[in-house]
Amino acid sequence: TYLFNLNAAQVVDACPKGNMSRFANHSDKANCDTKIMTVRGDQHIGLYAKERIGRGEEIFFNYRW
Ligand SMILES: C[S@@+](CC[C@H](N)C(=O)[O-])C[C@H]1O[C@@H](n2cnc3c(N)ncnc32)[C@H](O)[C@@H]1O
Repeated sequence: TYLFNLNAAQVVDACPKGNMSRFANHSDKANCDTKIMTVRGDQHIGLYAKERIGRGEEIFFNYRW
């Protein structure tokens, strides 16, 4: 699935559409972390690098599968 729990009532479904972040794969040793933030009343998922990521390196975050 391409689902991400935003809060108790909403999920993000990156299947039909989304930005480039929907191509980020899962890893237990992820180089990025997610953070849920509120912008003008709407919740968004931010993807932040945990370490330096070189050009051409794959971006991973932990899906908590
Ligand atoms: C948000 S998408 C990631 C981008 C996807 N790999 C693609 O090419 O469009 C999530 C899906 O990618 C696959 N995936 C993500 N991380 C994976 C991993 N570490 N190993 C195998 N499949 C993975 C799974 O099918 C998952 O449901």
